[in-house]
Amino acid sequence: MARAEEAEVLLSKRVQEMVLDGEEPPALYICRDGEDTDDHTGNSTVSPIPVIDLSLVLPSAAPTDISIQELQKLRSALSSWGCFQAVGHGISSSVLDEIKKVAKEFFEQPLAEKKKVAKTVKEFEGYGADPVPEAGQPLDWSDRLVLELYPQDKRNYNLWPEKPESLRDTLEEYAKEIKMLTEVMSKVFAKSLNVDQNCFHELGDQATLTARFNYYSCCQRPDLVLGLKPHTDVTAFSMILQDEPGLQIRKDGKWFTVPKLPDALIFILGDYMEIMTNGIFKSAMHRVLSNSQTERFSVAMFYNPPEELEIGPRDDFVTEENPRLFKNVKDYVTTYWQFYERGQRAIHTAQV
Ligand SMILES: O=C(O)CCC(=O)C(=O)O
Ligand SMILES: [Fe+2]
Repeated sequence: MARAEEAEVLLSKRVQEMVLDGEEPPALYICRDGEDTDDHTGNSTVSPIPVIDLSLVLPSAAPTDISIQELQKLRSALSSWGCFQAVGHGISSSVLDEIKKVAKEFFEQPLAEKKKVAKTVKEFEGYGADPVPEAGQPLDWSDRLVLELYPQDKRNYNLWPEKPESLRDTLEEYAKEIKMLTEVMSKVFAKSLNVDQNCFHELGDQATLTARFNYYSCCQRPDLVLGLKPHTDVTAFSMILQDEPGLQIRKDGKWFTVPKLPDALIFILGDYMEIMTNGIFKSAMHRVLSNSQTERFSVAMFYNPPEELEIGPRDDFVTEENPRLFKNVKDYVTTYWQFYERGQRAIHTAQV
C-alpha cells in the first residue's frame, strides 16, 4: 500500500481504538529514537515558564508599581518564551471545570457516538486526526475534536456533539468568555509594548476563534511517539487548558514542561503575532509528550485575524534599529499548513 493510503487507513482508526485493542504504535507513528528523554524543567520545583497575574495588567487595573512590573514581565515573557501561564484572568473555576469535564466526557464515550461528528482525513473541523501529513512525517498519538466558534456564522452546529448533553451550552459559555478575554488581551499586549491599544485592530469583531479538544491516550512506548509533533501555531495567540502536564515549550534549544497550575490558562503566541510585532514577540515552538501511565485532555482555543486580510508588521515596530523583518502576507494559513504537513515552519516565507 502507498504511504498516503496507509496513513489514511490508520487515521480512519482512532488512536483510542488502537489502545483499546492493545496495539503497539504502528510504524507511521514512530518519531522518536527511544532515547530522547530531554526535559529541562530541572529538578527544581519552580518552572522557568513565566506566570503572569492578569488581574494586575488588565485595562481596569490601577497603575501601581506592582502592575507596571507585571506588565514588564509580560513583555519579557512574550519576547523570550512566546508563552506564559495566566492566572487572575477572570474566568471562574466553575466554567473552567465544566469545559474540562465535557471534554473528558466526550472522549470517554463509545466510538460510535463520537463518530457521529467525525470528519474525513482531509477536513479540519469535526472529530478525528489532523489531515494526512506528507511522506516521511509521523502521525500524532492523539484524537481531537475541532469546532469553529467565531465569527458566529462560521459555526457548523451539525458538528457540535449532542452528547454529553451539557457540551453545547458549556462550549457556548466558554467561547463567550474566551472571546471577551482575547479582545482585552490584544489591548494588554499592545500596552505592554507601549503602543496604541488598538494596534492589533484585526483582532476585533471579525477575528476567528476555533476550539480544539485534544485527547492523548496512554501509550506503552512514550519513548517512540509524540502526542503532538513540534510546531508553532499559525494563530495570533492560543489559549490552552490542560488537566495533566505533557505540553512542552522549546527555548534555547531545550524542551520545558509546562507545569500543572490550577485554573491557569496557557497563552502561546503564534506566527501571526510574531509577524505583526516584526519579531519582537516570538511564536513559541511546542509539542506534547505521550505518557504510559496517564491519559491527558486539553482544550485549545485559537485566535486568528480574519483570513481575507493582509497582515504585516505594525509601523510602530519597524524602526532604524529594528528594520522590517516580514512582508505583508495574505492567506498565510494556507502556506502554514503546506509546511506543517512537511513537519516544517512556514514563517521564513513571510520574511523580507
Ligand atoms: O494539548 C496541548 O497542550 C497543546 C495543543 C496544541 O498545541 C495544539 O492543538 O496546537
Ligand atoms: Fe499548538
